[in-house]
Amino acid sequence: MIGTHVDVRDLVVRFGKRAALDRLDLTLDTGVHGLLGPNGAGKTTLMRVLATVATPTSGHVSLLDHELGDHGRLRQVRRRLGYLPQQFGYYPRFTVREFVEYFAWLKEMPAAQVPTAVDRAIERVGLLDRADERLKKLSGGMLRRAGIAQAIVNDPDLLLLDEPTAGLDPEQRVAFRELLRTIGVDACVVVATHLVEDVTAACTDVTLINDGRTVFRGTHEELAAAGNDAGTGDSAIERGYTAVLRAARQR
Ligand SMILES: Nc1ncnc2c1ncn2[C@@H]1O[C@H](COP(=O)(O)OP(=O)(O)OP(=O)(O)O)[C@@H](O)[C@H]1O
Repeated sequence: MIGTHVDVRDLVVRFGKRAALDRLDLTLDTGVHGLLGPNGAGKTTLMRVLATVATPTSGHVSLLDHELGDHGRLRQVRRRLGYLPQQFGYYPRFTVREFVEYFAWLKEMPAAQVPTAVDRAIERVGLLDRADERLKKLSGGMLRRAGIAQAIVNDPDLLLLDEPTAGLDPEQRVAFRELLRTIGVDACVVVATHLVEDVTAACTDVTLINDGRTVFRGTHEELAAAGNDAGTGDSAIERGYTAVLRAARQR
């Protein structure tokens, strides 16, 4: 039983003089958590810290009850992570199956479990009929689905998805949100997205970040209510989003 999946306090990440994350606080447990924010807000930087591929300048980060600063525990945490980067690298000549198997191996899964886990992950993203196709032959949306398959192959306790629905067609997006809801029952899923529909359809709560800080945390209904007809946008949640950002910028 995991106490707290993500516990971030006073997190700072600097690139030169600029703070991409500026004393950010965030606590997350099981569920599907939407991460919204304008371009440059710090979403990808935060996801990279949670994926243990970027090092904080300062602050406290605990993942799956392990302090990130503790190198001995890093390997244990990584085995239980799934991460889809915004731009992910891949070997174009690998088939979908080889690609997902490769990540199962990186995550040190027991060899006997790998074939079943790989097939299950590929099936869950609807790519089983393409499992033996080389990645270079896939469409952009299919490639992203292969990326999602590698992220979930180990049934992660912490699943980090950076812009997972970019390039997915509407039917696939609906299927994917259903998958998120299923995974979020037992795991902590963090979805960085620009699509407010992803948040309303699949997320249990939403965190809005601006200029490297958390400026809102609540349900999508609460974000919509924050609009109070003050923000601009075509939907209630878009109006809430713009109103919260506007208020944060005036502070
Ligand atoms: N490697 C880097 N070197 C220098 N600056 C960086 C680097 N990575 C990010 N930044 C800066 O940090 C800030 C946050 O960037 P980040 O990519 O985390 O934002 P984001 O919220 O994911 O944006 P987007 O919605 O455009 O993907 C930006 O000002 C960006 O220019």
